Amino acid sequence: MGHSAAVWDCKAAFEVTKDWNGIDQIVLRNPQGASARVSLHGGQVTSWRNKQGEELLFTSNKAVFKLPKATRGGIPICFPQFGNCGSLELQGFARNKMWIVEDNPPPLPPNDSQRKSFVDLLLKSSEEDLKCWPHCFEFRLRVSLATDGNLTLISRIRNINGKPFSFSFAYHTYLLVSDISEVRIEGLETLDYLDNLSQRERFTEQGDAITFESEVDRVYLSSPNVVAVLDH
Ligand SMILES: O=P(O)(O)OC[C@H]1O[C@@H](O)[C@H](O)[C@@H](O)[C@@H]1O
Repeated sequence: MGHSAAVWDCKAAFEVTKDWNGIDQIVLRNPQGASARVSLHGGQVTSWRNKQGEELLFTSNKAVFKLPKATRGGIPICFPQFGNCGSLELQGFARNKMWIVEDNPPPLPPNDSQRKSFVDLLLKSSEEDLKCWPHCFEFRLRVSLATDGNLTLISRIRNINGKPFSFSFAYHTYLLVSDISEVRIEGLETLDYLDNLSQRERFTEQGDAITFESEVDRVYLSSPNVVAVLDH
């Protein structure tokens, strides 16, 4: 797969395989041995491995890998609703749909493809979707794996019929950690959050990094672009 030292052939680093339900998944690889796997079920990244082959994403061993159920793990795409803040099913319907690979998507800035292996996926609103959410959209997702092993997701949502609509959206990333009692999260200090374990009551985080002694289920407001998860 694309191991030439002189020329990095991103097409050679793109492989389509089937998961155990027969659903197409795309495997991206970089020359150093890092990889990522993206399922057409939900446009969901289901694996991201560093060059040592260590998995970085968690998937529950109770995960259901069958349409129309969402898979509990990897990076589910929540759209057009995040969580339960709306009338749609939890996290919206995009993660339960079949996406397609798009060969010629509208261009992105050139540095979003240089020296990266990537795949472009597309989800269009179906008749069924329009019954529960009456807005025509195209959702484009680019997943790319850089030569340094970094994984990037770029989402573009297009309103097709011009009537304004609003939506919420999230990458519901499940990170694999070695020991939750050792994990610290930095970057959310002093922010307000809604606590899902207290009927979404609003609290303010204290000045320390976040650690875990029991279940935590919170939505932080106005979170910064960079949040660090320190594991080991
Ligand atoms: O639907 P999933 O992937 O199992 O995720 C459910 C979780 O999603 C989170 O966004 C909610 O804060 C949790 O309350 C909920 O349990």
